[in-house]
Amino acid sequence: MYLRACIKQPEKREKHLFRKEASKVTKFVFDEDIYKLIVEQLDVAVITDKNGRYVYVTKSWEEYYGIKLEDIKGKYVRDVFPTSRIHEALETKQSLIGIPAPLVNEKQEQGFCSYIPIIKDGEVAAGFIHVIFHSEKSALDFSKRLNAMMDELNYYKQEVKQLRKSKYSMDDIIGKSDLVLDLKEQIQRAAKSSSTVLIEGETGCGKELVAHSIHHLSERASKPLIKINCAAIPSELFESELFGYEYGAFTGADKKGKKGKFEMASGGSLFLDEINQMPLVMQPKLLRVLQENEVEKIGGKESIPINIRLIAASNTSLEKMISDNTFRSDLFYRLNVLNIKVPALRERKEDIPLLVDHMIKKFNFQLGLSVQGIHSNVIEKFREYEWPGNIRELQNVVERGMNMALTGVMEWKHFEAYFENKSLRHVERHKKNGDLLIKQAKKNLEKEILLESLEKYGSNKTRCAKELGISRTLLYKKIKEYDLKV
Ligand SMILES: Nc1ncnc2c1ncn2[C@@H]1O[C@H](COP(=O)(O)OP(=O)(O)OP(=O)(O)O)[C@@H](O)[C@H]1O
Repeated sequence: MYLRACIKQPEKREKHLFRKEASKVTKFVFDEDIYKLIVEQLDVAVITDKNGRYVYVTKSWEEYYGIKLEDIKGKYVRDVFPTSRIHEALETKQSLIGIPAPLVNEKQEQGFCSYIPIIKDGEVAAGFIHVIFHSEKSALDFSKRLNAMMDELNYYKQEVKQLRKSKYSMDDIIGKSDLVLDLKEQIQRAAKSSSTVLIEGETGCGKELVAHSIHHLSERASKPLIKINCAAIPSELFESELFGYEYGAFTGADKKGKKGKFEMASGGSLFLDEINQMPLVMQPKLLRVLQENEVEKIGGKESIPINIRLIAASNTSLEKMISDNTFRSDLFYRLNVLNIKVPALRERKEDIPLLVDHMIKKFNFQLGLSVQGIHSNVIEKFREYEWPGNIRELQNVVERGMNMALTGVMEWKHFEAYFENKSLRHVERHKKNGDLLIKQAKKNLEKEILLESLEKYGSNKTRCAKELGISRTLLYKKIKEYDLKV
């Protein structure tokens, strides 16, 4: 009968259950012993009255300090431990958590206490003291564990940073100037072919970025891009680095032999950075490999066919090196099938605001900063500078400024010192060399203009002279003076 009524009226059933549960609770007597047993679970702990006098201490507390409850019950805590801060918690009604307290025990160990006021109906009813760490040693152990975890976290942060760093694509090439748009078109064209590319440009202007972009846009993108920095390899190791060696090839060689970079890049691209630093003796060896499409390991008997796309970069003019006999012309022609010239930053200063914006976002993320931007007058000053170190220099300057500003908007004061030194050096150099410097600068400019025009009009000297606004005789004189190849 009753159940049927409950199904029809669920609220009746709920009322009934609640009454049943409530009656169970009232039968359970929550006496003082049970409170004490609960407090015992907290190890070293104290209960005080609202005035900070001992009411109860746990057994662990008694053992830890060697003091019995009956000897201190009713005593003011600070009369026993003058450094205790329970009075502060009781007066302010605020908990004090994890406070170092020089608690005195036999071993003279440091304790860490929490002082908690117990509030009833808005008024302090009692106090509670909990010793969190029994000793300085346990605190130190905890802090060591925390430090070890932080080290591990930093290690993984670095790993993630490294992984993020190693992948460049064309989206990483920032800039909207005509020169950058043209550069991107050249990259796309180069990516469609498998021919060797020679990337030329001043230091720090983004040649490596271009090499990565070509590889990532090419059909070899899923295969490795192996980089060798020719300036960083000692000349005696060049051959083994490039071609590898067989088991027992020479004393000191790895027992198992070693794969060369050509083999490692198989199916992908091989990027020879700073090719201008390749030793002269190595150059014909590289040329042979490129012509025959196979490598022979040091100490090996067989030739290994190679399938790589070669990308080379140089930060000096290889043509100039040929005329100085420091680079072989045959290798140059083999490398220079496709040629990409990366513009210097001073040729595309209109990209500076975009580049700086990009760098601020990047460094905020990488260094955990919160710089909001840069003042427009700083950008104006940046435009006045010639940036011999190109984008790498700009990047370093922005990072430096961000580390000074940390937050907010970067101002000129964050960069002043860097540029002051620069301009000082500049002025001093001018003072020292005086006239000579101006004469040399004039000559350099004249030579540059002549070279450009000769490259444009080739053998047509009449057209060339007309374009330059000089006579044919003077043109021939200048060609001779500067020893220009025509
Ligand atoms: N257009 C660009 N946009 C954003 N960052 C760039 C750009 N060009 C270069 N960088 C950055 O500038 C730095 C230098 O670039 P990179 O190493 O490609 O120069 P490089 O010409 O190969 O220099 P080097 O001749 O010294 O080897 C890198 O950190 C790169 O990410």
